[in-house]
Amino acid sequence: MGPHPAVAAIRLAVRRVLHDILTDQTPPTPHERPPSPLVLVACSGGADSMALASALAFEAPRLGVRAGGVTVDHQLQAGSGARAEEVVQRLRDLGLDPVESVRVTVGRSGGPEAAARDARYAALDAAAVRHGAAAVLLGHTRDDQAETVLLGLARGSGIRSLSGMAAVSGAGGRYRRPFLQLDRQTARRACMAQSLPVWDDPHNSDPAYTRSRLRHEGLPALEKALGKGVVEALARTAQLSRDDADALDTWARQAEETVRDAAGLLECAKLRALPPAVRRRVLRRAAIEAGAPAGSLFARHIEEVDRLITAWRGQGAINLPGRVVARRQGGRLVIRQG
Ligand SMILES: Nc1ncnc2c1ncn2[C@@H]1O[C@H](COP(=O)(O)OP(=O)(O)OP(=O)(O)O)[C@@H](O)[C@H]1O
Repeated sequence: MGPHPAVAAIRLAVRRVLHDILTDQTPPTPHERPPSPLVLVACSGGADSMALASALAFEAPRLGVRAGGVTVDHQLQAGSGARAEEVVQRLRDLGLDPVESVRVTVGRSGGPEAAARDARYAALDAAAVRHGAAAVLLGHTRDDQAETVLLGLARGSGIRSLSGMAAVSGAGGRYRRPFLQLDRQTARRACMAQSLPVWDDPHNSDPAYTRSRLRHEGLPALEKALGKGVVEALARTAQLSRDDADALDTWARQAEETVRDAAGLLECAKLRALPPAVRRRVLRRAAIEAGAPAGSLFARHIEEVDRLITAWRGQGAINLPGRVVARRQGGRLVIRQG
């Protein structure tokens, strides 16, 4: 008898990603056998990442891959250190090696969720480098993807923010998300079928957190109103939006070269002739190039700059984050710092 269908599903998802990682490995020289790559799982001890860890432990040896794990102790709850050690033990019990727990100090910048995420990714990056890992697997599921799309939609900042999380991201494609097409229930069932103990993070059900409210109130309400397929549809929206956003970014990069004069300044008449989606991207790129921090540059900033092109009536300079100023001068758009 084969494995439980949920266990078969998580293993297949991980196997596919391990194949991709092996394919991406370049051999040192044409005839040399590449060393066995190390793949780490980022594990919180929750159902998604425990399921991921179990599938990695099963599949990696069959493909000649070494498998390890990292758990990050955010030190945000009493007893978090002991819990992290418990996760380490569970990962070792699965046969992963190396396994470590990394303690981080979470700052305040950008709110509690963003600060914890920044600290976690910095720790995972450092662990990947320390161990020479070829990849780090994350347990985000299709449900997480649907939530991310809705959060992006609520921000109102365009299709890039609807494109959710990428299956491959980070420096050199370090982060991989094998479960992005899998629903959370499957991960949970796979843990139950394998009798894996899981830890439910109280933050995940704390209504103080936006994502938690969305998970427990927003999405169930949407499913009730629109039907069960809504999570899948949102995840599909992410993929379609990502492809569209990538295409528009490419178009904008090419268009940028055609709208600059000999001195490299942006020509307003040529900018005006571009489709708005492309023009706004050109403007955003120019603002970032001039020193505006990407994370602080919002759609409303770009809209204001855009009005210098499309609704010109002699308005003054526009102040952007990072002390960047955009002004129209003699038919040219000048964006610079200071
Ligand atoms: N403390 C942590 N240590 C290591 N990795 C983590 C930690 N927290 C989250 N991750 C990684 O990020 C992924 C997404 O985490 P998040 O908390 O957003 O979702 P989740 O659905 O609660 O996941 P899980 O059920 O695995 O906790 C996890 O599956 C895991 O791979």
